[in-house]
Amino acid sequence: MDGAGNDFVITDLREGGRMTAEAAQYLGDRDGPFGCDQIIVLEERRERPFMSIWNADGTAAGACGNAARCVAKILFGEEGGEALAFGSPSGDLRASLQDSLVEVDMGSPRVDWDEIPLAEPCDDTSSLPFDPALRARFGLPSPAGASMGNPHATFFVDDAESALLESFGPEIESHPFFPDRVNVSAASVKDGVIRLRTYERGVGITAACGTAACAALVNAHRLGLTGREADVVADGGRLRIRWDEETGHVLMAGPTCLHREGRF
Ligand SMILES: N[C@@H](CCC[C@H](N)C(=O)O)C(=O)O
Repeated sequence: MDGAGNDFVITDLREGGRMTAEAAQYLGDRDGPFGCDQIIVLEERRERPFMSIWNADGTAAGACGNAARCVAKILFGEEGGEALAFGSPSGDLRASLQDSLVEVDMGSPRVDWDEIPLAEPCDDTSSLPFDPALRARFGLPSPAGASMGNPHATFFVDDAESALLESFGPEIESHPFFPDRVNVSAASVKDGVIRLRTYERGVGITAACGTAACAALVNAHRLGLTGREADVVADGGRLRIRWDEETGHVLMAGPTCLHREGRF
């Protein structure tokens, strides 16, 4: 399946079996028979569905927004109804159907330095004291940090289209400033819309990253660049993100697409 172009192999192991790092690498390898950004495993935990998440490089991830919509779509197909919940590594997720889109409540963002996490204390994580020499090399501003259950650094630039993400993405992803590595995004805001491109931890450049879109909206709002709601336009599609004032949760609505289904 894919969500806004972010593609997944979703394996249903609710009746048994287990994923390994090696199997995830095999399924994620674009030179192999499958190839995808993430490998999602549907499991049964405490008598309810649970999604676990593996990046194409075989590492585990704490959250995946676009895959959460795809998993919700599968479960809606099985259970019917218009709202449901399932487990994920970063907590229970609630999903609802909104016409042709799926909306998922991605929970509360975390913006304290040790929750992102960063290697050193920082009072204002909307403007991180991140490697000035590296930033100067690529003409980048201070990034804003946030966790959506996984770590994100958002660089607000004049033009996300022309940002050299393929050059600075890999360097920043594994920079010691981010001890758990980081998902790296270039964002620009125009007329209230966020244009976003992401270099995903454990993957590389993606067509879209749902949690990066959530982090971008949270960081844009913290910096006074948008309100609490905005469309986020990735290479592969458009997501609607809202940071609810009452609950503090981030809601993400977007498309899902099934490509191929069967026993392989
Ligand atoms: N594609 C995802 C994020 C997947 C995990 C990420 N690469 C990480 O390691 O944190 C999304 O849609 O959020």
